[in-house]
Amino acid sequence: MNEFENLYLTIKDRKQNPEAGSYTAYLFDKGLEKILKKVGEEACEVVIAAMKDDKSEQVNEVCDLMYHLMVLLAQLDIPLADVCEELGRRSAKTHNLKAERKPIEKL
Ligand SMILES: N=c1c2ncn([C@@H]3O[C@H](COP(=O)(O)OP(=O)(O)OP(=O)(O)O)[C@@H](O)[C@H]3O)c2ncn1[C@@H]1O[C@H](COP(=O)(O)O)[C@@H](O)[C@H]1O
Repeated sequence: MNEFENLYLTIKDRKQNPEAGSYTAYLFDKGLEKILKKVGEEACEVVIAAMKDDKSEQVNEVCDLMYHLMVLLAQLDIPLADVCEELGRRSAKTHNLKAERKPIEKL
């Protein structure tokens, strides 16, 4: 299991079994509007960090955004696997298109 799957499982568990002191449980308690606000804020913070010359800050901000996006997925009851499958479909499509194009390019 990779870090994304692991984190998503923890997030889903916090939704089903809220723990006192858990920030994730706090977000689910506040609801969709709060989660959307956080996703927007964190996306802006990624943009701001990307304009600075600090890789560590950039990685930290991307992690914050990814975490909040996963909270949003859980709030919407979208399995992480659905996102992975869609990415896989896009990737397969791209590779198939490239494979189809190759013989034409060789002519
Ligand atoms: N990956 C994260 C993670 N990334 C960011 N954050 C929290 O996101 C918040 C972002 O900071 P901000 O200053 O923008 O927000 P804030 O002022 O604290 O909160 P608001 O008042 O804006 O709601 C911080 O409180 C961080 O702790 C996270 N909180 C939890 N996790 C993971 O989620 C899992 C469950 O953790 P708990 O929710 O603590 O049980 C664990 O694996 C954690 O590592």
